[in-house]
Amino acid sequence: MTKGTQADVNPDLKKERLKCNFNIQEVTFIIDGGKDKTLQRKKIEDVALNIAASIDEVPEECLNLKERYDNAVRKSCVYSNIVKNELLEITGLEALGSPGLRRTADAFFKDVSPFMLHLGMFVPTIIGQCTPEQQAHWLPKALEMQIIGAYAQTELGHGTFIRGLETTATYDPATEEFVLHSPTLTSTKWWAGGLGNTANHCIVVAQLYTKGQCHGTHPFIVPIRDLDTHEPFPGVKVGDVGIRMGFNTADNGFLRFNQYRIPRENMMMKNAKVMKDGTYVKVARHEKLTYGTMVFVRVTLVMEAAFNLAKAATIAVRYSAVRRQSQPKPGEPEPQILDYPTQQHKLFICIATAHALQLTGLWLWRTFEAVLADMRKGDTDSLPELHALSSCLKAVSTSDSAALIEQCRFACGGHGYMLSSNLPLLYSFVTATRTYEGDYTVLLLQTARFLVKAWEQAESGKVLTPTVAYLACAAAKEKVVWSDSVDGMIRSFQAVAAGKIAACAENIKRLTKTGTSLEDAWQLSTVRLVAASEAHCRAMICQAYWHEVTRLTASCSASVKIVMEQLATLYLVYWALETTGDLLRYSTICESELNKLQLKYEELLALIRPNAVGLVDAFDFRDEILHSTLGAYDGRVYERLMEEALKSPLNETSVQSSFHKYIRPLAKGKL
Ligand SMILES: CCCCCCCC/C=C\CCCCCCCCCCCCCC(=O)SCCNC(=O)CCNC(=O)[C@H](O)C(C)(C)COP(=O)(O)OP(=O)(O)OC[C@H]1O[C@@H](n2cnc3c(N)ncnc32)[C@H](O)[C@@H]1OP(=O)(O)O
Ligand SMILES: Cc1cc2nc3c(=O)[nH]c(=O)nc-3n(C[C@H](O)[C@H](O)[C@H](O)COP(=O)(O)OP(=O)(O)OC[C@H]3O[C@@H](n4cnc5c(N)ncnc54)[C@H](O)[C@@H]3O)c2cc1C
Repeated sequence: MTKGTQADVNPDLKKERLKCNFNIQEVTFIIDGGKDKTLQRKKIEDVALNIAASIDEVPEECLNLKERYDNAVRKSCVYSNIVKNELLEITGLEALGSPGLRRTADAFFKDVSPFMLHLGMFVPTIIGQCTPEQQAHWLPKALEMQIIGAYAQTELGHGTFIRGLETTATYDPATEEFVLHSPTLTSTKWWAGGLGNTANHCIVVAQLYTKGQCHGTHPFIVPIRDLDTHEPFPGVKVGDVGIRMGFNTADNGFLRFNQYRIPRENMMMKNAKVMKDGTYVKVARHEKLTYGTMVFVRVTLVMEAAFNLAKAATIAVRYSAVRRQSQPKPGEPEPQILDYPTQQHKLFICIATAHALQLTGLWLWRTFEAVLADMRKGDTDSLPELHALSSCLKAVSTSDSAALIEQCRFACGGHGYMLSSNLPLLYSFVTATRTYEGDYTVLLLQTARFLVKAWEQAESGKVLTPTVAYLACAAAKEKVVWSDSVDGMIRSFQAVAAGKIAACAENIKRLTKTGTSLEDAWQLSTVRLVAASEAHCRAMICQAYWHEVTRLTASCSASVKIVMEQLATLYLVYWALETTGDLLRYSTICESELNKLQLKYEELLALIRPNAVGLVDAFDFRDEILHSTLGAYDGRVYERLMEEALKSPLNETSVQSSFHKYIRPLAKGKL
């Protein structure tokens, strides 16, 4: 954070910081995943942010579309050099996935870098889908930025249904080449970040044909532009998809092929190969390993959701400590809006959710690494569980994060609507994460497939994998006894999930017994399947969050343990109150217990109140990363709003030319 001198800090924020009764740094270490991670992040920030501080002369949002893109490319090149020459020096290749790198990128770009997909998907796909020889060829070029790549899977006609993609890659043994072709308008690749004008290479997912047979979708590395002139190669038509709600500097593009040839070796051959004579050889032990990059990105998106929500919460809580409004008690000064319980209700769940998602995300990352280690030994047994886990966690975390960022904007009143608050841009960025890398509903339905199967296994007394082990107890189908202890609440959330999964399984069984096909019975049950999957995910987040808080605070100071537990309890109680209908159905909770729960929630808000600013300070965002007039460390909200307003091009002259061209002629009846 940029602390400046204490004298510059808004007096209300100063007082808030004096009230804080826990060690902020200890909480920062927990959120970052350990003291070493915090120190590494800060080192990276120190290097990168010195340069970022003076990177923009004019605010990004004041530039026109083309200028914004050019400016984003300029900054991406500066940033790439820092990554290559400085950050990789500090931490080696590990820097690429480090929170420090992710955070510092935000100091350079308010919107999105056109290189994001290069680092976010092109490089990971090379690592995950190429043979060691192919990696040795492509990876150094990509890391040195000698080539810039995009990931083009989605088409104009299909995003979700990958098996329905239309682009073809047909092997020609005579020349040992693949011929890429886009047979229809709807087969045009669409949406790939960095593709429109920036990338010279692209990972293309296409239907592989060899010896007259289709073997389904496979990834290929495709050069699309000349490295010197940057002109698209003959047979390649590429461009920008048009103006979007956000991501306008991300250069999302379209791509069409007309019988375009690439060497056989450009097929990414870790999981399947085509031999010189055209023989197709399957290498992978699991059908869906070609979907590996998507699983990887879904896993990372859970922490991405936490990160962005933490930024919004920091902005809104600091602003709410500075902002004073209304007069609930006659004759008394206007209170800080943070003192209103309704404001606390809007904001403390944002802090708690950021913690919940960050700690669950770190746990998911460790699970992902364990599954990868198993797969390196040839064991793919845990892949279905990882797919189910990452699908629902990606769906719920991105959806919650987007909704709560919007809530933070509402919590900032009119000033939250200013682009300079950074809340609108944060929202438009995060709401896209609910759609990309697998739409919310679609991914919850993927998890539901796993849950229904697990339910059937539970009913037949089979041993269940860890994340669904709770179904074994629930197979007895009795209402769970409600208790407002943490364990009691988690048990109840699991009972709700189990009850909903059981109801889905029963409904499918009932329908199929009466002659409905299994596919139709599934479709007729999808509304409840999505709800069951979400309930399962919520129970899992509650369990993982509480488990991680207990584990990570075991050796912390007492005050940190208390505040972390208060937040985690708030998260559980909040969701119990949000889902009272479900609890009434699947647990023994009654009216008086619901009243008790509401009181407990209100008590927690009051307990957290004095630590609210300390808790957001613990996210440790430097001002350069927050980019917010409302959320800066010093709380000089009104001064910053005025300073930013004066940067608007509309304030460059006191009279606009449109006055002379239109308004005056209109007033004089001469238009
Ligand atoms: C040095 C360089 C410096 C540069 C500096 C630059 C600065 C950069 C700045 C910052 C860097 C930060 C980077 C970090 C951020 C990362 C951001 C990334 C941004 C990403 C943008 C978006 C990209 C995309 O959107 S790509 C496209 C994604 N598309 C999708 O997700 C499509 C969704 N659809 C599907 O996944 C599938 O089609 C499906 C799962 C819905 C259905 O597939 P299917 O039809 O084939 O399967 P079935 O439904 O029939 O199921 C069959 C069976 O398979 C199981 N299954 C399905 N999927 C999987 C899987 N993935 N793994 C395992 N198993 C799977 C399924 O469960 C079924 O099993 P059953 O047992 O039930 O039969
Ligand atoms: C900002 C942004 C960046 C992107 N970047 C990339 C990129 O770099 N590379 C890339 O390849 N792609 C990218 N995408 C595309 C993205 O992955 C897809 O948009 C996403 O996977 C959703 O697919 P779709 O657009 O086909 O939606 P659709 O599948 O058409 O969804 C439309 C609606 O239909 C519903 N629906 C679809 N199928 C089902 C089903 N089986 N059951 C129930 N409901 C269903 C959905 O829930 C949704 O409500 C990006 C998208 C965005 C918005």
